[in-house]
Amino acid sequence: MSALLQVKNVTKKYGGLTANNDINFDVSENEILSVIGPNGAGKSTLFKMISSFTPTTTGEVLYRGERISNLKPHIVARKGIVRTFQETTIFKSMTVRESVVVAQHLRAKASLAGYFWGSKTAREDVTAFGQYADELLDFLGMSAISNELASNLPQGNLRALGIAIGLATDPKVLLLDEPFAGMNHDETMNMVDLVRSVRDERGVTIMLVEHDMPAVMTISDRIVVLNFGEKIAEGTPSEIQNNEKVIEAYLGSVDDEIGM
Ligand SMILES: Nc1ncnc2c1ncn2[C@@H]1O[C@H](COP(=O)(O)OP(=O)(O)OP(=O)(O)O)[C@@H](O)[C@H]1O
Repeated sequence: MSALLQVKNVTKKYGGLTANNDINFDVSENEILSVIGPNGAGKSTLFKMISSFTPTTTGEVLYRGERISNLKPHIVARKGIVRTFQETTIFKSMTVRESVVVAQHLRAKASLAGYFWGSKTAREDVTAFGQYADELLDFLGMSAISNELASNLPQGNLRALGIAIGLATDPKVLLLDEPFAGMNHDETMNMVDLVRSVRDERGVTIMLVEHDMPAVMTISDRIVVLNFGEKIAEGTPSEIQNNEKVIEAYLGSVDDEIGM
């Protein structure tokens, strides 16, 4: 497998605090790679640098060999690296289908003026967006709730909608921020299946930050472990579970929800 994303010597400093220090790893095409670590280890900061929501202090992130760090986030999203959020930025007053339609504007062919004046391209876009929203919601098993208001959805469906919105922009890499947070066991297992099918059936490479260790161990091909901004380990789930530095990092922290 070839490297799709390369994190190269990435450091992030906030004043005197080093949130990430000289981080290096590759993400292969079609891989599910999780980034774990105790609270404050630097996971979210790393995700923000990969999606260019914050610049690196030093080092760079490459996508297919091209530098993507320190570009504008929407440029990185257009290239196919798309981040979903813990607190979904879904417009709660919209229905599920409307949210997925609106999300597709990121890859619209028509100009904004075209939408305003109702150009032919804009009309074609709107029809295509609706069709693609229906296809995506069907794929995600969400057709039955397509006309529900997002504000009425339970946690599990809301997370699935976050993924649908991410997929609406046709990503090559999806960065999932705590996709299992706040879910019960059944919801978590459903989400594990859903994320796997996004990878298997739509060819999307997945990176995720997550605290739910059983879910991480189940879903990941590989895991990168951060502690105090440093990468302390990288490997398969079984390698990580048996890694002394990782065990020590978790046992030495106040984060008692490791479940390993
Ligand atoms: N914008 C910021 N300004 C200053 N310090 C920050 C900023 N963002 C993060 N930090 C600090 O950087 C360190 C890493 O934070 P980060 O949020 O990346 O950790 P995390 O591993 O995602 O934590 P958690 O699991 O609790 O979400 C922390 O010490 C945090 O306080």
